[in-house]
Amino acid sequence: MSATQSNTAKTLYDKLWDAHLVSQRDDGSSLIYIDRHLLHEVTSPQAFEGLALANREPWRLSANIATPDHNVPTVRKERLEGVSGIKDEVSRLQVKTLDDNCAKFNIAEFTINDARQGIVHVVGPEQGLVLPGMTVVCGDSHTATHGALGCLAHGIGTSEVEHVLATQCLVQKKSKNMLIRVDGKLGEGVTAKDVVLAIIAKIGTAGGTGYAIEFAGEVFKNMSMEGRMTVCNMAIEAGARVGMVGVDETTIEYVKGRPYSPTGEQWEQAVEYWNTLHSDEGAHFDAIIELDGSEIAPQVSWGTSPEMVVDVTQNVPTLAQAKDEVQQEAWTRAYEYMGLEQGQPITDIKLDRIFIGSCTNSRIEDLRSAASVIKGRKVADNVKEAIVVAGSGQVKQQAEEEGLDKVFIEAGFEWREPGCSMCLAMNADKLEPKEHCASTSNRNFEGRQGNGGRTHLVSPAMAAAAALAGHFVDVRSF
Ligand SMILES: CC(C)[C@H](C(=O)O)[C@@H](O)C(=O)O
Ligand code: SF4
Repeated sequence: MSATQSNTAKTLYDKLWDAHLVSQRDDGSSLIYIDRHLLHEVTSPQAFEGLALANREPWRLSANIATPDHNVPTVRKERLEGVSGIKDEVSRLQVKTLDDNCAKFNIAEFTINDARQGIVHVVGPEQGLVLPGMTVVCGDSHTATHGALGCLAHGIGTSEVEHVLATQCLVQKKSKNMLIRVDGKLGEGVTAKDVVLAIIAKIGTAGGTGYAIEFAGEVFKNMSMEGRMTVCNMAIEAGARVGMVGVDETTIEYVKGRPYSPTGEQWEQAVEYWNTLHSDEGAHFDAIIELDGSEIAPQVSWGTSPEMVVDVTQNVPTLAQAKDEVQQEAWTRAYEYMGLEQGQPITDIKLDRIFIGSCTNSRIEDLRSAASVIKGRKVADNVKEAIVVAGSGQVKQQAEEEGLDKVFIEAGFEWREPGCSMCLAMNADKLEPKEHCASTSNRNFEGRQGNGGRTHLVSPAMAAAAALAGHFVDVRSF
């Protein structure tokens, strides 16, 4: 590689950044243009209020799309009643306020019982509202999900939501480039979720701080778009606001024919551009992390941070294994909160609830994966509740067409309406104190799924196996 080549070689992040750069300031910050703005009910009310107070209109209406997800009930009976069926007053008000604001400002919204409603990070890609090469923002930290399509996507705060609505631009500081390369072949029963948890176990929850992460290598090349979304979704749990995968045939195939995807000549032009959206050979990364995919086992988080995660075949780590005193303290607190003993086998952990859902793992492939483990078997008696919550109305419909709902229901699962559900305790789906939950979501801090609740992060296949066994089991030998 000649010096000139390596000087001009760009990472995917550099390319996306440069393509959206409006202006650069002396203080190191830049103004970037935003192509797609996703909105939900939690982080938008004050932004709309600010807009109204300043007497401003959204700058580009068609860039915005809204859907309620965090506060919607998932029980069918309540759901059918629409917004008025939301029992909790604060939740009801948030969803109603989103409806009112979207109507007032003329912003497109998939409302509570629209067949396209769902978790904003599931809905965007599935509708073709998020396309390769876009800058995508949302007042939600898991916006990183969309980087799976070769986008520059990250979460923003409420004041930034207002800024984007008003100007379609955002003041940002450029991150450094990190490459996470996973080569080798994943074993049977090892999924995208296990890959990302294994990455977090390796680099820690602060490992990606200050970086935009690009995931590359054989494992991601062979991974479906849905798997890539699962991985990019948790870039934020690895400390990075941005996670990305370069565009390839899998990306283009996924985007093709979606409701809002371009067609005809525009499609041809778009594909030509999208095919340039990968890091150039010789591009400079400030940090490179490598993992061997063939060594990754199904993962289970035992503690109160996504980095407190081990292979299902292992034990809750002992204090002697901690790297320093700070970690010893964190682990001691986590044993206590989680009600676990150090050195206890992971497969000894009994489960009270099972949650298959969230923007990490509620797409059709996730449901298929769980259903294939469950088929013809029954949820264990000690499990009080097992719920499956499709990420969107479209996923739910597709799953029903494939008969997956029946597989779950016959096994003793509840088949719910789409939303964030038990991923966070912002709606009626919650853990009781001390309950252990095998959850396909992305966060496990204290109280995340309900006051005193104990979350264990796993893949859909591992959650399914745990539901049947009543405790964690290695899905590879189940
Ligand atoms: C409510 C929202 C702001 C929050 C986020 O930003 O991630 C939520 O989606 C979460 O997962 O904790
Ligand atoms: S599913 Fe969970 S992580 Fe995703 S947006 Fe909803 S609350 Fe946040």
